[in-house]
Amino acid sequence: MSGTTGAPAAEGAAAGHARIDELRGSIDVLDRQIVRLLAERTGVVMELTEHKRDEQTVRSPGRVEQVIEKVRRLADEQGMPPGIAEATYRTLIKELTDLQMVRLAERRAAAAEGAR
Ligand SMILES: O=C(O)C(=O)C[C@]1(C(=O)O)C=C[C@H](O)C=C1
Repeated sequence: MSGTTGAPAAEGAAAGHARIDELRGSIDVLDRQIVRLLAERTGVVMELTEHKRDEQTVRSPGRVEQVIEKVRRLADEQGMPPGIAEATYRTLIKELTDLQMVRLAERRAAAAEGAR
C-alpha cells in the first residue's frame, strides 16, 4: 500500500488500468446478481400487494422502518457503511410503494367497473 490510496507503491499506469478493468469486471458480475435478487424481491412485493386493500397498508410506515433498521444492521455486520444500505432501500421502497399505489388504484377501478 502507498500513502492513503491503497495502490501498490511501484504500480505503473498500465498495471493500474489493467486492475481497474479487472475490478470493473467483478462489479459487472456482482451487478448481475444484485439485479437478479432485486427482481426476485420485487416479484414477492408485487404478490404481497395483491393482498393489500388500502393506502395505509400499502405505505406501512412501521414496516418500512423495520426494514431500514434491519438493512442498516446487516450492512454494518458486512463492513459496509449503513447509510449506503439505508439510502438504497429508501429509494427501492419508495419506488415499490409508488408501484403498489398504481396497482391498488387499478384494482379499485376494476372493482368499481364490476359493480356498475
Ligand atoms: O412489507 C410490505 O408490506 C411491503 O409492501 C414491502 C415493502 C418492502 O419493499 O420491504 C414495500 C413497501 C412498504 O409498504 C413496506 C415494505
